[in-house]
Amino acid sequence: MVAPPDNDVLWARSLHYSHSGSPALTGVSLGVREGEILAVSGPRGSGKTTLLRCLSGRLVPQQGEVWFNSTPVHTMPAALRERLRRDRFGWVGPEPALVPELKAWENAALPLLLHGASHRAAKKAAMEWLERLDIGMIARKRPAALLQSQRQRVAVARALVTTPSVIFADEPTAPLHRTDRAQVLRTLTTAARSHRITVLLATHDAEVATLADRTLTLLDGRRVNSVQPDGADDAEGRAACSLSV
Ligand SMILES: Nc1ncnc2c1ncn2[C@@H]1O[C@H](COP(=O)(O)OP(=O)(O)OP(=O)(O)O)[C@@H](O)[C@H]1O
Repeated sequence: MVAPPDNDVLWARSLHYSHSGSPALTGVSLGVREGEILAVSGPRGSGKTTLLRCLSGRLVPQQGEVWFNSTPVHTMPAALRERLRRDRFGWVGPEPALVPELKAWENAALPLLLHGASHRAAKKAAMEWLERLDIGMIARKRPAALLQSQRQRVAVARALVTTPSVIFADEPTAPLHRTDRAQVLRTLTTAARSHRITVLLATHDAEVATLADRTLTLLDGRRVNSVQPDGADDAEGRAACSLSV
């Protein structure tokens, strides 16, 4: 095993993953720099979700390596991977998976409460993110009383509340209308930039990808390119790819 380059917060080499024998990733390599916003695009079924799940330690690749800073994630025992996900990563999926019994602010504060933060500090931090996402007024309501778009904003607040190193956002705006989509994405990317949070954003929406520093495109579980908005080549990505055979 060779440690990844120092300037990459996340680094993966030659990832392979099959769901019940059906290949979803077939040799994907990439490096992601600290504070970078990377869009992972591609048509439905191209492997975006599987890639984010492998990089975030939710799935262990059947072949290949995943590193977070200088720590190998692919060889980590399950309990350590769980802790890494809880302490350093945030996740926003296409459906807001909230705890129905908890109020909106409690859902947003949950990662801090599980960390052992005081009730008061966790509530303050959660309320700040809910306000920034324009849903401070629904903080005391439970998920069943919220609109789907409000529930998704609570899920975004929950991902941001610990100021994680990396946020994995898998089609985070899928349940939102166009205007809500723009506001939620702007909040997510602005917060990420101001706090140097790295974001991996899976999307098949070209407009969403324009908010990213770079776009990596998948097709049939393989990387087909990596484009920066200024059109520059992604030499680092190519270097990672060249190791992937
Ligand atoms: N749990 C699963 N069981 C079986 N096959 C799966 C499973 N999850 C994904 N797949 C298959 O793996 C391939 C990649 O799926 P994945 O969800 O990673 O792609 P995606 O690009 O995120 O797609 P989408 O945009 O529809 O979410 C697809 O062929 C999909 O049908």
